[in-house]
Parts: sequence; C-alpha cells; structure tokens
Amino acid sequence: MRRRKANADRKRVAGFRQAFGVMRPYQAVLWWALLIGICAAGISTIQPIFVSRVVDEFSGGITIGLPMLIVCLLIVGAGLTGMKELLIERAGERFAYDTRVALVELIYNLPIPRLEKHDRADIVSRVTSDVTAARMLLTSGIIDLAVGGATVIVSVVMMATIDPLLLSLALVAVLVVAIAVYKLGEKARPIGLSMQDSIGTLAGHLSRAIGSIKTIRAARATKAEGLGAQEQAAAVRRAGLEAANLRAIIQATTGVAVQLLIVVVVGIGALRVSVGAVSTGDLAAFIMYLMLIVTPITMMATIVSTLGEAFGALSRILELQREPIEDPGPDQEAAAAVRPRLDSPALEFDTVSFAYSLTRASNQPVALTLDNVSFAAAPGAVTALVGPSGAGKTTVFSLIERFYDVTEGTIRIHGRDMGSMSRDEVRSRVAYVDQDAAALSGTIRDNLRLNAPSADDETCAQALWKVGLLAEHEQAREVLDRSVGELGSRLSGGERQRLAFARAILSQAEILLLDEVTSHLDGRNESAIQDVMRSGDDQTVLVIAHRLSTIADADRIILFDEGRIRDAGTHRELLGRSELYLSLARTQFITSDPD
Ligand SMILES: Nc1ncnc2c1ncn2[C@@H]1O[C@H](COP(=O)(O)OP(=O)(O)OP(=O)(O)O)[C@@H](O)[C@H]1O
Repeated sequence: MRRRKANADRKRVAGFRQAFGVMRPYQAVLWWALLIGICAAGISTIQPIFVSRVVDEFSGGITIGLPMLIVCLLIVGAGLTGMKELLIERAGERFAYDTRVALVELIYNLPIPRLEKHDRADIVSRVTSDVTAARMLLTSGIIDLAVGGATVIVSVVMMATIDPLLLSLALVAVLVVAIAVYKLGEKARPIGLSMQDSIGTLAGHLSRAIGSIKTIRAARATKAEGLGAQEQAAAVRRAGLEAANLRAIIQATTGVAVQLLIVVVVGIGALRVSVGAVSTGDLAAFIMYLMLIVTPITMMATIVSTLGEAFGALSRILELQREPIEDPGPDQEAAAAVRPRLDSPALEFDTVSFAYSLTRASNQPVALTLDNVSFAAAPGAVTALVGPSGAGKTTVFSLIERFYDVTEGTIRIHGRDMGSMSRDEVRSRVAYVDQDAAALSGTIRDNLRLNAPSADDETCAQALWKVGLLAEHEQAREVLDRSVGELGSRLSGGERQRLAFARAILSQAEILLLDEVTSHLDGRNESAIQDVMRSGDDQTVLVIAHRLSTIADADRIILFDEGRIRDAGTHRELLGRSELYLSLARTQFITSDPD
C-alpha cells in the first residue's frame, strides 16, 4: 500500500517535472501571463474594499466617485484577464506547433526497425490528438492555478483583517473541499492515459482496415473486422465515461460544498453583524472575498481533471520523443575524403551476415536471415538475385539501402566501406524500387520529383515516355498533373511499377535496385523496361525477378536459398549445373519454356 502510494507520488512529481520541462521554451510568455494574471487578481481583491465602503456609506447618501472607481477597476481587470488568456493561448499554439514539427521530423528519421515496432496510426494520434490534449497543460492549467493561488492568499489575508473567526470557519470548510478535489483528481491521470491509448489503438485498427479494405470486403470479413473496431471504440467510451464520471463527481461535490459554505458564512456573518462584531459592508466584502477563493477552488476541480488527460497525453508524446533517430553515419566531408577505387566492383558484399532480431529465444542461436553472403556486381552490369520465396533477396536490398545495419561483414560501394559513408550519401548513390512500388498521394509529377526535386517537366516527361507511361498523342503536362490517388490507388499495378521505375531513372543514381518491378507488366512493357535497364552504360543494376525473361539476360545471376548463396553464373551456366536453379526455372519462373 505504502509502496503504491510512493509510486504514485513519484509519478506525480515526474509528471510535473516533465510538464515544467516542456514549458521551459515558452517561459518568457508564461511569466508575462502570470504577471498580468496576478495584476488582474490584485484588482479583483481591491474591489471588495470599495464595495464595503459603498455599502457602509450608503446611509449617508450616494457619491458617484466610488461606484465609478469600481466600474473602472472592473474594466481594467477584464482587460488584463483577456490579455493573460491571449498570451496563454498563443503559447499553447506555439507549443502545439513546435511539438508537432519536432515529432514529424523524428518520425521521418526513426530507424526502420524501431518504426516497425510501433503501430502506424498510434504514432499519428500522438502527433495529432495527444498534442492537442497536452496543449491544455499551458492553456487550461498551471498559470490559472498559480493566479488562483495568489488570489486565494491575498483574499485570505484580507478576510483575516475583517473577521478572523469567520475566516477560520470558512477555511476549515474550504480545506475539506480542496482535499476531496485533490483525492478525486489523483484518479484522473491513469484514466487520461488509458483514454489516449485507446484512441491510438482505435486509430491503428481503422487505418489498417482502410489500407486493406478490398481484401477485407473480398474475404467478407467486414463484420468481424468491424467488431474489432467496435471493441476499440467501446474501450475509448469506457475510458471517456470514467473520465466523465470523475468530472461529474468532482463538480457536483465542489458545487454542493460551495453552496453550503456560502449559506453557513452568510448565516453566521449575519449573526456577527447583529452583535456588532462586523459591519454590513465588511460582511459584503467578506462574501466577495469568499467568492474569490471559491472560484479558483471550483476551477481547480476542472483543471485537475483536464490536467490528468494532458499528463497522459504528454507521457505518450515524451515516450515517442525518447526514441533515438537513425544514425546518419560519418559526416559528408570526412566520408567524401575517402576516394573511390575505380578498379573495384560497383557493389560488393564481403562475408555479410544479418539477423532481423539480435535476441536469442530460449538458448537458440540467433536466426540469421543472411549467412556469410559474398558477391560482387561489376560496374554497368545487370546482376539478378533469384531464389525461393523468403531466401533473403529483399533483405540484401534493405542492407544496401542501409535500412538495417549488417550484423557481420562489410558492404562496399566502389571499394568504399558503406559504414564509412553517411546514410544520405549511400541513398544518393543508390536508387531503390521496392516490391510494393509505392506511389505517394499527389500527382504523377510529385511522385517523379520525390528524389529529383529540380527535374523540369520535360525531363519528367522523358522518363515517363521511356517507361511507356506517356503515349505520343498525350499532353505531357496533363499526364504529369494527373492525381494518382492515395497510395497510387488510381493506377494499375503495372502503372505503379513503371512510375516507380521512372522515379528511379530520374534520380540518376549509380546503382539501381529493382525488386520485382516487372511482375505486373505485359511482354511489351517488360521489354521496354529491360531496354532502359540496359541503356545506362554506367548504371549498375541489381534486379530481383521471378520472370525468366527479366533474369535470363542478366550478366550474372546469384542464386540464394535460406539466406546463403548457393551458386552464381549466367542463366545457361546455372541451368547446366544447378538442380535448385533448374527446379526454380521449372516451377517458379514465369514462362512456358525454362530454356
Ligand atoms: N522486417 C522484417 N522483420 C523480421 N523478419 C523479416 C523482415 N522482413 C523479412 N523478414 C524475414 O526474412 C526472411 C527473408 O525475407 P526476404 O523478404 O528477404 O525474402 P525474399 O527472398 O525477398 O522473398 P520473396 O521472394 O518472397 O520476396 C523471411 O523469412 C522473412 O520472413
């Protein structure tokens, strides 16, 4: 029990420390807001003095001076409060903007293995709804609590000067309310966290469903998948209801307590007036001060429950921010100082081993996806990687792109160890068309310019023409302006592949990695792509394909099986000596005639 309390205390302290940490960059504005808020609060605490005087002097006739002063104070107080709100809201907007920008940059630079561990939509909800919730830390919380605290202190002092007895009575009641609110508020943080978590999971479920909607419909799994989403929605609802119940209890408790407090103070205050202990004006001022104390306390009830949500959201944002970004590798200048060796292969794998997961499962050796792989691709040559499904071909490409780092061994580009190059340099020298040939939402032009931002329309049109995406009768501008839909949904599979290929051509990289770029193409388009692959004399091409016609022409074919290289040679050499290659040619390669 004691340990749980200590844990809760530690979490609360950590929560406040984190909150102050994120507010630090906005402290100048927040200090101003606090100062202005305190001035506004000061003005509200002066008003009862004048009201008291007006009430006590009422019998002697009304003078216009004091009421005018009270009205002026009211106007100035309202103006200052407005200014304070504006400053706080502006700081909140800046916080939301800065946090979102930082998170987006982080997400774009997370190492691929870390990114694969997270649910995509959960990451999105951290950038969107969690930031909105955490913004409440600045806008509806800590400054108001501080200003409220200052108001309470001044009001209590003023009440003590009016009637200490009445004050002690009021304070006991206020203290009881404050403790009740605090105790209830303690429950808000875990509820807030579970609510933000449930929203993240629901978003994940939906994005997965929308991404695979055709598969789900075709499998008639709409209902079952819908039920999954409903369960998540129910979890959000449960957490939301818990939060709402808590809010209702806090507000009802404080509401009743405040009413009781006022009734008691007015009752006992009237008694004190009747025995001449205080004047009527003093009682009016006392009640005004009491209201000034009560407002921050009732406000505290709302603040405490919204702060729970905000702390929950903040801890999810900070959890993501603690993720390390992809190591960019050595800086560009140091890397460029190492001269390439012109007599070396364009790309070389030297005894490379790789495992996706480096953790052993129950004393088992680490499962290697690539085991002691060595091969070289000559400059300007076309090298094909073939092998059964799951042999490790795509993994070879992922290592060349440095999505993952090798577990053992070295990869060299023109004789230079890739580890001594920055990731950016590697990616500028290697163009990759992946298996899914992803197209990004936007126009065909946006897709083509992804890694050639300065390419003009004519250059883009040439690339489209080469891959057969621009017919003679078509206007280049119209084709370039065409929207591809989300993830290229308005393009056919073959068009997506050709668009991805055109993008790779435009990058003018020295090494082209083509993973199944011909699988959706008809014979005519396939041979057009092959012509382009062959036409770049300086471009080294590595291609993974299940089409015999794409592979048979390759200068060298490397045969993979279970993460190892089984053989390498030309199509004819392998047909003559490799059982595995022959069986692949008979069963896997897309052709009617293996020879
Ligand atoms: N991101 C990943 N995390 C963990 N394991 C992975 C990952 N990607 C691939 N694997 C595993 O690594 C092995 C090799 O996969 P890879 O995609 O390289 O095979 P492939 O030869 O390209 O297969 P295919 O011809 O079917 O595309 C497979 O067993 C696969 O399950």
